Amino acid sequence: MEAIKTKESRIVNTDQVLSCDLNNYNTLFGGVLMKKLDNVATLSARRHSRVKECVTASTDSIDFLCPIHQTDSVCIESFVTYTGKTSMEIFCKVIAEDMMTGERRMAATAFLTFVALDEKKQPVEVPGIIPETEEEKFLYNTAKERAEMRRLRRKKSKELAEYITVRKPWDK
Ligand SMILES: CCCCCCCCCCCCCCCC(=O)SCCNC(=O)CCNC(=O)[C@H](O)C(C)(C)COP(=O)(O)OP(=O)(O)OC[C@H]1O[C@@H](n2cnc3c(N)ncnc32)[C@H](O)[C@@H]1OP(=O)(O)O
Repeated sequence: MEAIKTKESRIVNTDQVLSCDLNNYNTLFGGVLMKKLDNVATLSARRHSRVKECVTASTDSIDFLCPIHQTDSVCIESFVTYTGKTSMEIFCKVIAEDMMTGERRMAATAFLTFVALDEKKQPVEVPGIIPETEEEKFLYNTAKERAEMRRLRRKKSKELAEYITVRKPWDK
């Protein structure tokens, strides 16, 4: 399978901050941003793999670096940074821009892992990636370490799931 350039999976989505999406502090509700991140990242995964369905296998931590105000625009940029056999790591950056002054701030960053599925909903192989810019190369070269951390985390999660109960709480 032929590798694909990182830029081919790049998705850029810019939105206003709607008043219905604010929290009690009048800044963008983090949950709304997380949903947007997943939507944009899904499109990057689908653009890279060109399959009908890609599922979110895991999300790393999200770092909210600064609040997003109603006077800002929110631009989410996502692209595939690294691929395994059937999985894709997607990096998202969130840039808030003050629409009055033009000041741009890095509001959040996040890594998500998607898996491409075939018609039977089984993981299917994805093309490799060709990073070109300095940023793409940096993310590509540091991805193996993040993948290993996820592998260990997944192992621990499975161990925990075997240990904890699924019994109804009142049936103890
Ligand atoms: C809280 C703050 C964070 C926020 C920061 C981002 C912000 C944004 C948040 C949006 C948060 C909403 C996100 C909901 C979005 C939906 O609603 S999507 C629906 C939710 N997702 C699902 O239902 C998926 C459920 N899981 C599954 O179906 C199966 O486990 C999977 C993912 C298809 C994997 O299938 P499997 O049979 O276990 O296959 P397996 O061969 O073991 O693994 C296949 C590949 O997946 C990889 N993989 C599997 N599990 C994992 C894992 N946990 N981690 C990494 N890689 C994995 C494997 O390493 C393997 O990779 P390759 O070596 O092939 O490259």
